Amino acid sequence: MSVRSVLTIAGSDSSGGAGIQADLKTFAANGCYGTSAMTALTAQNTTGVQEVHAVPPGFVEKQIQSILVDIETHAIKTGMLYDAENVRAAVKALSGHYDRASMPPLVCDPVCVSTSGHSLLHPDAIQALADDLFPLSKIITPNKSEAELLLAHCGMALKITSLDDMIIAAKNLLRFGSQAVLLKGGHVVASMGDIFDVDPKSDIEVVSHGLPLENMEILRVGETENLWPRLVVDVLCESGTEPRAVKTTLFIRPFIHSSSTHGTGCTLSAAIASRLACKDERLPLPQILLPRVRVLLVAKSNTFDSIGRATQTIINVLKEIATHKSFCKSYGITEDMLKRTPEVAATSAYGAYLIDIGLQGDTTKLLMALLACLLGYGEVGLWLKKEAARPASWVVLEGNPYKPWMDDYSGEGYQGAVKMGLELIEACAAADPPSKARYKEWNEVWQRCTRLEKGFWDAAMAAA
Ligand SMILES: Cc1ncc(COP(=O)(O)O)c(N)n1
Repeated sequence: MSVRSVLTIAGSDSSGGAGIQADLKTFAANGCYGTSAMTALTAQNTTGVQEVHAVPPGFVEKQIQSILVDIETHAIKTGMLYDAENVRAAVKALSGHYDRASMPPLVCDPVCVSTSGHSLLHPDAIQALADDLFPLSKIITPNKSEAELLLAHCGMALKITSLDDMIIAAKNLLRFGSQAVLLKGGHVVASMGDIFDVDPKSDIEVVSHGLPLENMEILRVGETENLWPRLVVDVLCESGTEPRAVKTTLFIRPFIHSSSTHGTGCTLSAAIASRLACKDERLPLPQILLPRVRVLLVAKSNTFDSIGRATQTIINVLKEIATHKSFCKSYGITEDMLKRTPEVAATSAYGAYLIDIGLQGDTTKLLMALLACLLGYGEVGLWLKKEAARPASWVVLEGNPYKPWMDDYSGEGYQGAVKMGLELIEACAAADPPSKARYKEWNEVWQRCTRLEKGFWDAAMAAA
């Protein structure tokens, strides 16, 4: 996958903890390339905002245009927009470049007031946010005071003091037209008692980070019923396909007492934008990994002949992936489902080991690691073919959905590749006969890969 780009349209924080600076660091930490359009300069530090210098709206628009015409952008986040004119300039630049359907996911953090209490948004900008920006947004991420301000703007006077209030507020904020609302906790005191009070029939899902949901009793800090530790609960409301269907998820975590909260909101929304930028594009490891490991093999080759052979194996793997996708399709598994399926731990372990061996430098060792897979499939293919040929065999080929799979691995093409792999490793070993110690190393790689390969097959069996 090419590096994913994320654009932040936000203010600069001279102290580096919030705003554009926090966003760019968060994009980088999430493996994304960050671009930025600045809406305002702030002179601020962790104690407060000393001065704000707005960027002219025409220049906000220009910065966004310059980025979008040149750099493919996979997600966008907005932070401090400062005033109505800058909100409109951002919307104009985005709508001028994308139509509704082609716009990458937009995360809108409606920054209104800094943690230190300084206003970062002119009051007249709220109307522009609500009218022009929220409807374009995949998600808006207000905190308690921003949510109260936004709701007051549409005539709903709600002081958010409990988890119930948060859920009501988040649902109502969906009225502004974003696809989802994440109302951030932290400022609202909540505890496990509140989570227990959630009606199990209410369709509200609870997702816990680092808390054993099934064994909450161990968290109780005192004998009395209500002595639970404080929690942070973030409330996510997503509008459904049906007009009235709203999905609500509560993300719960233990509260961390800290004064280092400057920029936490910017960081969270930038992290969400980064993950959205990568969503659906990160192929499951096995699909992407084999070609990548084999590219390492090409890189280690030092003759035209060996470069050609290693390149051919990449083409073979790509063909194999295409065949597997079409098998999956015939079993009713779409490409989209494949992309969304998280890899099992056995696959991650195998993949990480292959990449590691590939980076270590020894071509024969890498070949050895790859052969465990190549030969394993070849052996299984031949074995199943032999079993199927026996009278009244347990392997019935007729009508078997895996017949094309078995034919493939026992067939001439794949068996030819197995033969080539074996010849290649023999040739490598003959050209550079290993010392006893090196031979032992190869042997260990082979055994380890075989074990990892078995783990990978067992994981499939366990899921079946
Ligand atoms: C430029 C800029 N953007 C956003 C924030 C909000 O961050 P926080 O609420 O953590 O002060 C900030 N202080 N400065």
